[in-house]
This record gives sequence, structure tokens and C-alpha cells, in this order.
Amino acid sequence: MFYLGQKAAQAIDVDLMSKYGYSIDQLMELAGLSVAESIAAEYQAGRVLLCIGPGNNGGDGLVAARHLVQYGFHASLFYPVQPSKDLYKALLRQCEAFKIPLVQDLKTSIDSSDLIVDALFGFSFKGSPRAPFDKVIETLRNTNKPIASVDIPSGWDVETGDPQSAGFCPDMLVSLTAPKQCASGFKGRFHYLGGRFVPPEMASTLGIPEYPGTSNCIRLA
Ligand SMILES: NC(=O)C1=CN([C@@H]2O[C@H](COP(=O)(O)OP(=O)(O)OC[C@H]3O[C@@H](n4cnc5c(N)ncnc54)[C@H](OP(=O)(O)O)[C@@H]3O)[C@@H](O)[C@H]2O)[C@H](O)CC1
Ligand SMILES: [K+]
Repeated sequence: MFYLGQKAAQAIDVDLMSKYGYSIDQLMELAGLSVAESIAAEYQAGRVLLCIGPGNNGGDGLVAARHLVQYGFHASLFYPVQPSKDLYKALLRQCEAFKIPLVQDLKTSIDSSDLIVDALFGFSFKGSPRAPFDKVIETLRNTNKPIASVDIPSGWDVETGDPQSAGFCPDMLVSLTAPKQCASGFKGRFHYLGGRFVPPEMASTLGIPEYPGTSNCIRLA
């Protein structure tokens, strides 16, 4: 399977929508579903805190929160920067309908959670984290609660990963569509692949393995 660089990951996203006709809502729903399924495959249904970022990685987290509640988890959201885009507003409304609370105090919420989901940044992250996410990532680095990262461990460079060991090491990584190059430095326990929406032509070019049965995720390592 190919490990994608930043430009290749962004180009695939564009192809899925322009060449193959997917909408972002469709891709995000399936991406978030696969994140929830991967988590439910490895962790007992407990208290899960989802840290949500300002882009589509955060959108995946909002979708995953809803599915995790349906799987019996107690979910809450830490969502420090809420963009005004209709897509995210609608996903947040759905979370409200599922009685998923928004929390303000990250440290206290981490202490009362069994698992943290990192849906802060994905394949469009660049440079060093800017405020307020610098502090959020620092707080995640200082917890010993397990972290499940969506697509990229937030704060890592999409291609070079975390060479200075300045970021955190997640316990789980759920790569979406195909792993990004930074995933080769992942040392956590569970590496999953999700995003079962890739048409056969693209799947064979990328070397994506066949998903088993009706599953929306595959354990890679
Ligand atoms: N095809 C797929 O696999 C799909 C994956 N999905 C998910 O989408 C993300 C990529 O989403 P995108 O919106 O392109 O980007 P991100 O979520 O990674 O982040 C963009 C926002 O982050 C801000 N940003 C970037 N760098 C920094 C930084 N150093 N500090 C603070 N903030 C940063 C950026 O702000 P700008 O002002 O720089 O624009 C954006 O607000 C992918 O990884 C998957 O998780 C889709 O859901 C479905 C298809
Ligand atoms: K992430």
C-alpha cells in the first residue's frame, strides 16, 4: 500500500469529489463511521472525549462521536474553535440531538475520560500548531490516557512525522483512505485503515487491501 504525501492526499480528496462525484458529507460520514468502528473494536465502551479541530478532520470527529454514542460510549466534545461553515454546524446539531455535551475545561475532562479521540488536524496541517491548539496539543502530550488519532497524530508533520518528539504518541491511529507518510513512525498499539468509499480503480492504484465482509475498517498492525 502507498503511504501518501500531503499533496497526494489532497489530490485524492479532490478526485473523489470531482472525478467520482462524492460529496464531502458522504465521505465524512463514512470516515467518521470507520473511526468509531475501529475504536469500538479495541476499547470497551466507556467515557470518550473527542477533541475537535477547525477542519474536516474535526468533522470526522463529530461524526464519530455520534456513532460512538450509538455503540454505547459516553461521548463529550472539546471544540475550542467552531467554524461557521454549515457542514460543521449541522454535524454539531446532530451531536446535540444525541445529547453529547460540549466541555470547556480540557484537563478536567481528560481526567474523567477513559479514551481521548484526537480529531484536531489531518492532512492539511502545516508548520507548528498555532494558538489555541498549541496548548491543546501540549495538554495531550502530558496525559497518560490512551489517545486515538484520526488520520494523523495532530501536531505531527504529515510527511516527516514527529522527528523532534515534540508531539504525543497515540495508542491508536485510524488512517483514512490510505496511510500518510508520517504513519510509518507510528509506534502505538493499533493501526487501522478506514474510509471504505474508494472506487476499485483508485483502490488498486493505491494498493488498498480488501475490507473484510461488512466491516468499515481494517486492522493494519
Ligand atoms: N479522502 C479522505 O480521506 C477524506 C478525509 N477527510 C478528513 O479530512 C481531513 C483533511 O481535512 P482538511 O479540512 O483539509 O484539513 P485539516 O482538518 O487537516 O485542517 C485544516 C484546518 O487546520 C488549520 N491549520 C492548519 N495548520 C495549522 C496550524 N499549524 N495551526 C493551527 N491551525 C492549523 C487550517 O487553518 P488555515 O487557516 O491554515 O487554513 C484549517 O482550519 C483528513 O485528514 C481526514 O481526516 C474527510 O472527512 C473525508 C475525505
Ligand atoms: K488527528
